[in-house]
Amino acid sequence: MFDATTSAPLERTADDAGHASPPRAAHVVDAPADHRALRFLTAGSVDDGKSTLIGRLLVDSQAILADQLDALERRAAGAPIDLSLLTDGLEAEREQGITIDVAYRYFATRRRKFIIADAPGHEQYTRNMVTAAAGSDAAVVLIDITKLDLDAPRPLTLLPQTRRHALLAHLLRVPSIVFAVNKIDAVDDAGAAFEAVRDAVDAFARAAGIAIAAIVPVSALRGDNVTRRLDAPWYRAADGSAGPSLLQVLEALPASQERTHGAFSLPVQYVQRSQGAAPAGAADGRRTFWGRIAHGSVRAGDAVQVFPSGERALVAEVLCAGEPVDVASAGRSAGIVLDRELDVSRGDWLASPAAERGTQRFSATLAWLDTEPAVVGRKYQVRHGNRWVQARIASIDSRLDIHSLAATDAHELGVNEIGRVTIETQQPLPLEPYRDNRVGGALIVVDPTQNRTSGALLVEAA
Ligand SMILES: Nc1nc2c(ncn2[C@@H]2O[C@H](COP(=O)(O)OP(=O)(O)OP(=O)(O)O)[C@@H](O)[C@H]2O)c(=O)[nH]1
Repeated sequence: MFDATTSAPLERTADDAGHASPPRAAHVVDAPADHRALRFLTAGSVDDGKSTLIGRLLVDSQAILADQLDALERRAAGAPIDLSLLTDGLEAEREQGITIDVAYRYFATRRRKFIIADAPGHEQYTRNMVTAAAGSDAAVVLIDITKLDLDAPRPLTLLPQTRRHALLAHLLRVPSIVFAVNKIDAVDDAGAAFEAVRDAVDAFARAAGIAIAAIVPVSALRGDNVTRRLDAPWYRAADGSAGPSLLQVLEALPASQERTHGAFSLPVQYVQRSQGAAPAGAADGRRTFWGRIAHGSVRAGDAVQVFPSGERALVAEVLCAGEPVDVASAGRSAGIVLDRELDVSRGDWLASPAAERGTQRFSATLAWLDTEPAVVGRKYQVRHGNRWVQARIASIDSRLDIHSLAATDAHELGVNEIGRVTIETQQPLPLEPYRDNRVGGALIVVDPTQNRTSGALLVEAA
């Protein structure tokens, strides 16, 4: 039933090396600044109502989606329309991620476009959540009100999974965290129950240093307060009017802008050799270096430096979706043509010139996702941007106790545990603190013996 709104993968072709070529240019329209799409993920334990909530959002906005489709069809003037183009860049983002188990769904209201990163699968849920969170503007953490002991002394204790998901979203620096208190139709006194949960969320968030964007009561099943406002005396805005629906909250959240300022960096995903005429000032035998911009912006004339070679060049041309553009910023997939022939391959970085030569030892927050615990001395493969290197855990410095929120001593990290570690890599990497750069500061850890994702590293200090 919801298939029509699931974004199809971008149409891609493979080059000689088997790497995908960039999305086609047709129909890509940048939304005005205040209409940028909001990317969000939903987090919750099994049966909290995640699927029902996403279905509700999609179904209740169908009419509007249909309007949008009409408009797109008119613009395409008879040619088939390609909905996936509305989610430009997601494929590349998915490749940056740790699993491909995250499906992106698209819907729109009159006020905004939305992209939901839907991470199905119970056992791998936390793992998928880490993937989804990396590129998200917001997280909706679901709380099943029927699972809480509403008769317990106040403040209520939130379930460990709720605390973990909220902490992960916070550590992953998802800019806005919304708590959706679901199944309010299934409790006797919804007002009192919601108030108790709201106080518990407030107390937990304050202790954990988590900024709350909103706490919203919903019934995903009945549709109460998802898109349709709930007119209840116990849920009021400051001016006394009915409190906002979840959709109204999402419509008003800021899309992140943080990464478009500051130094430029782009992990090269593949190198394309083109036949066309080179732009003025470009090197002969023109090559285009494609990737998703991790940080900052780039325009023709900018100086860039290649990591690891350290060689420098000027940008001759910037391409987006196959077309030359004046400037491209973080979050977009872009192709860079340089003014001279340099040795650049997949896994390298193009970045604003800097003196740094990379790091081989760094401290990081490690979210461990594997049933085999993380232990000191073991060798793993880590992926940073599009580069794989061998790494070992030099030390496990502490573990975060999700109940007391204190850092405790630890010698290993078990599944779903979060800790502070020191990592050593075999080759230098151009690392940045995750708080400054969500791509340049994140690494995926893979257990080479099992070839599975074992954890995610967020660089604290390089
Ligand atoms: N009473 C009530 N039941 C709900 C509500 N939302 C979801 N449910 C029920 O809760 C159960 C789980 O809902 P799902 O949407 O499948 O939950 P989920 O978190 O997506 O779970 P998985 O898909 O199994 O990960 C289903 O039986 C739903 O009908 C709600 O608002 N009120």
